[in-house]
Amino acid sequence: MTPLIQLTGITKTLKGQSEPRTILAGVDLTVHSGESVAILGRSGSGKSTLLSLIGLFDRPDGGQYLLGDRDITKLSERRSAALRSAEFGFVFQRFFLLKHLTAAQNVAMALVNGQGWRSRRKRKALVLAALEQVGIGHLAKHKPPRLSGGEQQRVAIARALVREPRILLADEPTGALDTETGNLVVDVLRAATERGCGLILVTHDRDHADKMGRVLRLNDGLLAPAPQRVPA
Ligand SMILES: Nc1ncnc2c1ncn2[C@@H]1O[C@H](COP(=O)(O)OP(=O)(O)OP(=O)(O)O)[C@@H](O)[C@H]1O
Repeated sequence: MTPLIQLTGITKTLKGQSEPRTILAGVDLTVHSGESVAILGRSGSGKSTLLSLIGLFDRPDGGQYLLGDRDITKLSERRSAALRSAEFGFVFQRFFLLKHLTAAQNVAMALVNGQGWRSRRKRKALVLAALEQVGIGHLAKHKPPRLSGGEQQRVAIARALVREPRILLADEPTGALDTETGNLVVDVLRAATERGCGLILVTHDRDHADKMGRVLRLNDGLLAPAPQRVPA
């Protein structure tokens, strides 16, 4: 089966104020439909840099990036933007919800760009289905200030899922949540893969990482299977 994404030998050197620093030194990563992958790594190891390359916010210096069987290593900005909104869903530590809109309206925002051809009724049904998928259909009319952190993050996940992305990229989605709520959010993300989308979760939390199908560690610019945990 063709993988959803396949990264081979991806390199990235960042040029800050001081010496250029190689953050990614030849990353290989293959993710199939329905697969969930956790990426661990110490702070500053390049996890967010890698996720931004995968999500087409940035381009690698070297290596190859395939989306399905299409080589997207060197896409133009315009094509990257189009592909990004068509194929990827993003979840961040911060929820980025609009406070004056309801949960449903926040999710519907993701359907505005390029989705105008869908009827209003169809859009409404998609929004409700996405909210129900993350277990908060009953909160559709609530505005963010009335929702808990975990509920707000689930709205953000629904917003990412409503366009039925091929790949969901989650960068520290539980960073602002307590342990119990974080567990729930990770379960919701993992459940999304049951419908076929791939999931890449960047996290510092080993318990959350262990809920994924595969756990990798970014170290010295390379991605490798994380060492097994030593039982306490
Ligand atoms: N635009 C940039 N220019 C120069 N250096 C950068 C830039 N963005 C990030 N860096 C540096 O690249 C390194 C990797 O950053 P990155 O945010 O990818 O790490 P991370 O593993 O996600 O860290 P954390 O777990 O703390 O979020 C860091 O040393 C960071 O300071």
